[in-house]
Amino acid sequence: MIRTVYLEKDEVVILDQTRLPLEVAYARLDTPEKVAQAIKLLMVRGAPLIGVTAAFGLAMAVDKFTGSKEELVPYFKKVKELLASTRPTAVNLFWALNRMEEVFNSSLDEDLKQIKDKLKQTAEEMYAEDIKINQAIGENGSKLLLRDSRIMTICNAGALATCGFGTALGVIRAGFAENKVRKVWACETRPVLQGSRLTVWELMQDGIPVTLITDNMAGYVMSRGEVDAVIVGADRIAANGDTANKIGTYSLAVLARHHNIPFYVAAPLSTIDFSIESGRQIPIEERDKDEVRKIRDVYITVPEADVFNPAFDVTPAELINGIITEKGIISPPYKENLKILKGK
Ligand SMILES: CSC[C@H]1O[C@H](OP(=O)(O)O)[C@H](O)[C@@H]1O
Repeated sequence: MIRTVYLEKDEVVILDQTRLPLEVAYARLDTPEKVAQAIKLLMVRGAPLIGVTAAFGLAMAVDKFTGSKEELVPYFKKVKELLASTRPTAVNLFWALNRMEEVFNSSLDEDLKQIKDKLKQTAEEMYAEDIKINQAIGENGSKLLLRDSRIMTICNAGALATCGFGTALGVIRAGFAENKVRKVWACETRPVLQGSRLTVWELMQDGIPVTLITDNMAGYVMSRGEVDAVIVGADRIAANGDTANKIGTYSLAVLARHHNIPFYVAAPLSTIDFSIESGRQIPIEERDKDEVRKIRDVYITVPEADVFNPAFDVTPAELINGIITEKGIISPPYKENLKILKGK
């Protein structure tokens, strides 16, 4: 299993995903500022993984803190706010930081060492839980697959977006192990190329047949009858099932519906944000214009060209055939069924 993040002594160690697929390189981050920068630069990315990485960053910062317990309270708040300011869309980031804050607040009557140990332990628990949750998502999702399925996906919702197993790619991994996956169509996922750089690399590491296509080929491949299902990840799911995911996901959902191909979202229950009614309220991150203007620092347009660079879009619930979670597969109507499942 790929190790995407871990805490070693007083550093957060991450697999630097900006170097993949040509280099497998780890970055050692010894301050919370460096962890925040790594999340912003997508050196580490993917909704569940940035949550766990931020938790490790917070635990590391507190572990290195040398002041008094009274001084620790404002410091903890400052570091939590720094990490929360990195990316706005993935709800897992805020869920993970809030869980760390709950542990911190409930430990304040203990001594400093106990507080530090509890925070490190909580981040490690999140890491281990993520793997188990993803494996359950994989098992549940695999039940949906017919034998020899050809599955299309976008971005990377795999081991590289999580703590090692994956959500959408977790379903594909589990299905492949049961001989249910003939091939994967990986959309390259402009502009950051998570599909061509990360998903292709990750699936080839596991010997899972994968074919790379550019994003604008998706409709044609579907029209040729070569796709049996589309499975994607999620960064935030609203209470009504509207789902924010990598830019281009909404287009795949429209195309899939046009071609009567089932479209599934695979995500842990922690991705569901019951505080928002619909996808209209999901904050969509807009990223640096040069991400679109350049590839590997080479301009592919006029350097002064204006650019719109939303990192995510929102797929309306009515285009989603099912949401695959660790507790089962949720079908429409999502508003009611999501609440029932969360309550389970
Ligand atoms: C398993 S959720 C991964 C999710 O996050 C990705 O976005 P980014 O690469 O910008 O972090 C993409 O939306 C994936 O579906």
